[in-house]
Amino acid sequence: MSGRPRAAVLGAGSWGTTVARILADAGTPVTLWARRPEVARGIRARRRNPEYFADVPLPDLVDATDDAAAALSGAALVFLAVPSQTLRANLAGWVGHVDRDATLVSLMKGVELGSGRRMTEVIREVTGVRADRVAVLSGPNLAPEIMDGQPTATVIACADEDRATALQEAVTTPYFRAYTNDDVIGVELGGAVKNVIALAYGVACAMRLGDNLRATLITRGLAETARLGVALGADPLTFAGLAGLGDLVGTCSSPMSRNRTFGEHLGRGGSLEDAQRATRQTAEGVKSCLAIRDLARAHGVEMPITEQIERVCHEGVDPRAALTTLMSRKPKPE
Ligand SMILES: NC(=O)C1=CN([C@@H]2O[C@H](COP(=O)(O)OP(=O)(O)OC[C@H]3O[C@@H](n4cnc5c(N)ncnc54)[C@H](OP(=O)(O)O)[C@@H]3O)[C@@H](O)[C@H]2O)C=CC1
Ligand SMILES: O=C(CO)COP(=O)(O)O
Repeated sequence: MSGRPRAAVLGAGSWGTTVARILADAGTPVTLWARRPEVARGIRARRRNPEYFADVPLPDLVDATDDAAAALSGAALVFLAVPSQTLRANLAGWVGHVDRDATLVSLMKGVELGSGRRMTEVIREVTGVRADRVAVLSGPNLAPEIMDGQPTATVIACADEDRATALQEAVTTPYFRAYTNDDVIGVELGGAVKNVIALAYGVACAMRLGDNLRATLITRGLAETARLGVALGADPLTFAGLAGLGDLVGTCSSPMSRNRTFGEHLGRGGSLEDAQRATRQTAEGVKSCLAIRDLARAHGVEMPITEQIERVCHEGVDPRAALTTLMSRKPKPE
């Protein structure tokens, strides 16, 4: 039995299941909470998640339950991996079971609709815990690749260096390398905004626009991410790192990305509903683009790609018209 503190992962979808496996492979005992009892039962009985990566065995250090209180009780590290727009309601039901000194880690890449809050802000609001107990893990981390045994790296950001280091140790395996960082805002925004840019990239792929435009979307997408980040207090250098450029390039270039795939449906002329029917898993950029656009407007930050993706997703604007709008903006210095 491992002497490590136990972790809980709340959310047994693609990413929660993958992070549970990483933790276990790193020697950290982990309890994975699934909202459907049959998923928890399947993991316990067959050491596989029957709904996500059903062919990948999970190590013995992964336990599973559909009882969030049982998962949280005694867990020193709490990883949250539900869709961003559901975090507030879920956490409100869980908060009474979180241990007094537990570190709460967001694995999510979204911004809350209506409030414009980042996920660590939602965590702090709902639980009332100090900023130094809340962290975010984010980077170029496509779950299917990791479950396929491919190596990658990530970033763990926390205001408390000791907690960041403890988290780093809890997830480090030969195939998963974690860097620490103290820029929670930058790491979190890098992950949330890249999903919106990946939607745009997917649209461009489906429209058979060339590599020049794709590189332009990545570069100008990163520029608008950094502009928003700086306005909100992030370190601009964070966007040159794994949680910024790294995740943006990884997601945009991968046909496995749910956000890019969603954008491809839109680029082929599909409606929002068509794209939702075709892609069952969470594509955070679709809702977060609204929240990020509003956040940018509230801070007087220009995010032209995000503005146009919001119009394509939610206002029925033709992607070609959105591209024309982007290309015909007033000339300006880079
Ligand atoms: N997949 C990836 O490669 C990565 C994902 N992320 C981020 O992780 C977060 C989670 O995404 P991911 O796991 O991929 O998404 P999935 O769509 O694969 O899984 C979503 C999970 O959330 C559950 N769920 C859905 N709705 C609710 C709800 N209302 N309340 C509680 N649970 C709910 C689902 O349960 P059920 O199965 O019962 O519907 C499922 O377990 C997102 O923010 C994403 O951006 C970050 C890095 C990598
Ligand atoms: O965040 C991810 C990779 O880092 C996963 O991206 P998608 O949600 O677009 O699949």
